[in-house]
Amino acid sequence: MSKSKVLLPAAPPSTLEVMLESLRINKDQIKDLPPALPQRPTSRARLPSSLRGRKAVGSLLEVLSQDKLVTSLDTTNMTNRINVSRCGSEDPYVCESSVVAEQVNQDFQTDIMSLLDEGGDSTPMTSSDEMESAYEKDQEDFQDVLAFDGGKTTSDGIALPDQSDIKSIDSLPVKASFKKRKADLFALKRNSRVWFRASEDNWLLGVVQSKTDAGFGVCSSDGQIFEVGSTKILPANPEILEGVDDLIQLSYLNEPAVLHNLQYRYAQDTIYTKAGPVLIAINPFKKIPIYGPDYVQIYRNERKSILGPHVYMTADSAYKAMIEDEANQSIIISGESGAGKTETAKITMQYLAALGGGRGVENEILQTNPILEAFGNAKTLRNDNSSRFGKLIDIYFDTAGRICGAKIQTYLLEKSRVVQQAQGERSYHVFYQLCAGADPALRARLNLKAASEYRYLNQSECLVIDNINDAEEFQSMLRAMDVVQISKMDQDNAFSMLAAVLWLGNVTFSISDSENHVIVDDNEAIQSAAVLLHCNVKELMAALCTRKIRTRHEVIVQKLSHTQASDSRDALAKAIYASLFDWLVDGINKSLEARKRQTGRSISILDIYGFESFKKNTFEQLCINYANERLQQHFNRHLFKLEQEGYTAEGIDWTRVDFVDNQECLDLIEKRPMGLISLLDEECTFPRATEETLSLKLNKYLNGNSCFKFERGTTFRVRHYAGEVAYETVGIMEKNRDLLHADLLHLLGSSECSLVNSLAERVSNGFRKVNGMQTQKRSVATKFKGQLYKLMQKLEGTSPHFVRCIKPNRFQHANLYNNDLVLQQLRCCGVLEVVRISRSGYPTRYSHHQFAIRLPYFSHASVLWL
Ligand SMILES: Nc1ncnc2c1ncn2[C@@H]1O[C@H](COP(=O)(O)OP(=O)(O)OP(=O)(O)O)[C@@H](O)[C@H]1O
Repeated sequence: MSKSKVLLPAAPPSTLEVMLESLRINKDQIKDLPPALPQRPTSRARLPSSLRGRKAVGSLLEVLSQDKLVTSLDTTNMTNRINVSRCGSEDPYVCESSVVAEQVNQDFQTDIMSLLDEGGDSTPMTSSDEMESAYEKDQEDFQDVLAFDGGKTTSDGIALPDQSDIKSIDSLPVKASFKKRKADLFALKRNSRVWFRASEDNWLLGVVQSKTDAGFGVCSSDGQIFEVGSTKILPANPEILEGVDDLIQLSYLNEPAVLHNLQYRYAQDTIYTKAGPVLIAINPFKKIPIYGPDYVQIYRNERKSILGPHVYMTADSAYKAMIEDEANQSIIISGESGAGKTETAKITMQYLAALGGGRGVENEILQTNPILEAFGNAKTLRNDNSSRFGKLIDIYFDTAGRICGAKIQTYLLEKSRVVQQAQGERSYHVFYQLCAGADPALRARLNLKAASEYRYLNQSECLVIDNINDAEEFQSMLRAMDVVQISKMDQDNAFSMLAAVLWLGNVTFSISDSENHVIVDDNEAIQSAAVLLHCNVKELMAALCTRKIRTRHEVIVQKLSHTQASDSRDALAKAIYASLFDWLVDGINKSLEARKRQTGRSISILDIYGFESFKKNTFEQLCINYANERLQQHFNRHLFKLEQEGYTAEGIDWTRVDFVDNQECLDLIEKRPMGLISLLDEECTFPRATEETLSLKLNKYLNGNSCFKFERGTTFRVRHYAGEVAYETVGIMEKNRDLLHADLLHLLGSSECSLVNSLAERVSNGFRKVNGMQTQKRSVATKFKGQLYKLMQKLEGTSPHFVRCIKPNRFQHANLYNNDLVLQQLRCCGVLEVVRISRSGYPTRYSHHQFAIRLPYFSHASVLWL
């Protein structure tokens, strides 16, 4: 057959072109095009998930999987909203032929029609005067319906935040939401599926049998008939939407529907669900076979729609966005203690290592985990492997997208745990690992005993963790140290420091005079500590039980009481451990940075301690919850403020979705000069200040603040975004000052061991001398505040990807899902509001310039209005 050109008649305009033309006419009438959307990061994380998983768009997905162009139209605002997104790996910006475009158009048209048929959020809203006037009253009714339960304390003594203090979107004064709900109820007919509240905190699924003035007759799934008032009923989603992989797809986005969807998936070990741009990860507390090389292949090869949401998908989006948009990315993992943040961070790192590996440094990065977990994690009542520090790891990539280095930044290690733990909790894993796993030579050199012989480890009566072999963990940690190139000498020195801390804990004192002054008991503990610290035992004894005060003319030696001496021993142990931790992180960073070649491209993974609320909360909880407030602010800013401001700036018809802004709580904590931290710092400068004077001061200056409540004695309450927490002022000033007496610092500085010297230098860097006395340059809280500011600045320079980890129960049990607990976590982080915004907002955005470059097809004369 001879090859000859066949001239085809001009193709009739496609349905899409017809539609675009009608839009163009409308636009021309408006004359002015809306200003370009602010340059916002565009990444695959923002692909229209509403299109991804829906059955109605099967043919569309087929086209997507062939790396073709796809155009979608949002139904809520059809006249002025065209969303164009792309999918595929090779060169997805180019539309191969008009045939393909036509195919896409047809599929796309089908999709629009199905969306319109389905109703979704575009259900017409009822707006009768009667309903408007009943608004105020019904707001109260709805608040009742949605307040699932009040504040509680769990059997393990953990105080749950009072639910009445956590606003849900449904209890917010959002008229549109209220009207929508009214319309939904109005639309309920016989045989409609509904959720009804059978008892205080129990929502059941049923079918409407009858509708009366008083409410509804509902038949539950077991055949019982209930009379249900209209305030206790909510529409349920059709069965076809059971277990959707993005909450955005739910027609009805009420709390029982969301909870049911998550529970339905969880029961099938499907732990990941999208909530618009946020990935929800429910901790399975068991191994699920959804990780590893095979799964990495699936997710990296764009076949992820087969398997649905996964943290691999989030990591993949971040990686591809980094390459394609040439923008740094961040993956921000948040959630309560025990929700699975650290595991999620590790899984993310593993995926990135698989994707960007090849140079070997990725293995080093992964091996930092066992080391940091050994030194920075501990068993708590909530989590057997709780991170007691915050961590940001920046993974650097070269121009070819391969990992070329990393940097770890840590935040506020919980020092107090070294010397004291609550009953049933442990100190840092590394102590138990060392005691269980050291070989005989090391054991002899450190004069090491069993963990049960050390007061710092045995006081909480918890030496082992179920199913964890500390000796084996120690061997893994040693291997990791080798991989990360921590020299044998440094390893040995580090173990000496650990043993020194343990022996310090066994140092005891005896009363030496009638004024209750003490001397150090000369025994194995003090001798071993002195040997391990390479310092003179007499000097160590003197530094622990006396204090030298230097005046202009003389040096006065003051003897210490038992409490003072014990405090100074504990302060020394804490200072050694904390600076050892920092030294270790610096060492790791040096090793990882050696391979770093500056490309400027990175993905940062943030795994920071989750919100904490216990029966007794003190300085550590205040700092941890403050960090979470900052992160929540970042979340709010990106997913609510910027999102909605963008629409407003564009002049787009937009019904504002309210969210709980936590700015007031942040102001309460960090504002100068009358914030909590400033007042605490000021009180810490008064030598005679006590817990009572601090409480009085806080009460005096903060009592007018709606986020603050003075309780009684030494307790105050702060209303956080995640609930109210009662803090004790007991011990808070010492922790904030975090002083180490100059004599002890001097002693460490005079050690013959270079590591001890360098630890002393680290500690003394945080101090300055005022009138011969060592005082902190900045208090711990102020230093932490500065670190958080820097962190936020850094995150602002990245495109964020949010992962919300959810704890399904408080017992670390597999297959146990507590609706209340999940709801509380979803509510406090504003997940439902995010879904609402995402559902009614743009899934993807380009500037007109980007649009024209990426989608040349639309630059065609027929769509020149673009
Ligand atoms: N994806 C997962 N698969 C299997 N088990 C998991 C997963 N995620 C978490 N877990 C289990 O839950 C435990 C707690 O998780 P993790 O330590 O990551 O919580 P966390 O949110 O980091 O807590 P903390 O704030 O106390 O550090 C893990 O030790 C592990 O047993």
